[in-house]
Amino acid sequence: MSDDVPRPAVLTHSFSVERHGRRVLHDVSFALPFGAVTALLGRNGAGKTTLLRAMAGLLPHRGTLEILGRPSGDEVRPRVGYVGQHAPLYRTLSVAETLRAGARLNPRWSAAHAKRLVDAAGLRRSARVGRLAPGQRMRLAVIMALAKRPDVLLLDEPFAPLDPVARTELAGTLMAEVAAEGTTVLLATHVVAEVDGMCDHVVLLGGGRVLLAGGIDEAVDGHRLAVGDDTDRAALAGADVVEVRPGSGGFTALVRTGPPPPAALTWQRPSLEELVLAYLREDSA
Ligand SMILES: Nc1ncnc2c1ncn2[C@@H]1O[C@H](COP(=O)(O)OP(=O)(O)OP(=O)(O)O)[C@@H](O)[C@H]1O
Repeated sequence: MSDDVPRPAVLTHSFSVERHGRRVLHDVSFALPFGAVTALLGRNGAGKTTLLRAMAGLLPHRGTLEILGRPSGDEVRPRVGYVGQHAPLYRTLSVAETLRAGARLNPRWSAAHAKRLVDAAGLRRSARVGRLAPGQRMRLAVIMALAKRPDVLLLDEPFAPLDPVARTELAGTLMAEVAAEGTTVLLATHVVAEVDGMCDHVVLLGGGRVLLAGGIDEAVDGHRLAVGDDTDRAALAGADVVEVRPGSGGFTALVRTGPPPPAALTWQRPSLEELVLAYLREDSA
């Protein structure tokens, strides 16, 4: 990499993972810029959890995984935070005991930061973790990860168990963290609407492969959407088509921009949701 190209916070290249002899991630390559919030999107079984767990060092992988410019391993692992889908915490401990255990086990722990976040989330310190609602447990798990002051934070569907107010609050917490600390965040989610406005990058997985990766604005700008009548279909010839969906007497087409789009059709900028859904539908088909 030349000196004038900024190094990414995370780089994967030809990254693959097998589970019980079956390859579930194939040649996954992408880069996460420093301080970016990246959405990890994909259908059920696409490989999001497997990717996050392998990046956290919980599953073996083949290929390149560089974190903070170094090969992944014991040296960089303390600088990576990971919160699994089911917010793994000791259910018999109280919130206060959980925080104390975090302080004992993590050299980079910030008690002041943990306190601020627990107060903001309205979590009672005496409450047993096992008695917390799933959404509260997830918030505590994210707080535990943030108090370790990670440079890279991997979150597996952190919004799934949260109510709408808590979702907004957690999104605000993450955005504040990124702004204040420059944390690089990769978060898996199924809800594209959550991503818009919060994430600036996207990695889209389908069947264990990368379908799309990069900046959201660049990805959206790199595509065009057209709605046409059946008689207009021939105008798509030669276009780099991602998906054509038939409608009543017509079609909706998403194409990659390249040469000027066929003039016979009227083209619009797609929304992120239209872009993501077209890639996922086409991949499933
Ligand atoms: N423990 C396991 N043993 C064998 N195969 C597994 C295991 N865990 C996951 N897989 C397989 O790996 C593939 C990817 O699964 P993964 O859980 O990573 O997908 P996902 O995108 O996180 O799905 P979801 O959105 O439903 O959480 C699936 O085909 C799944 O069956």
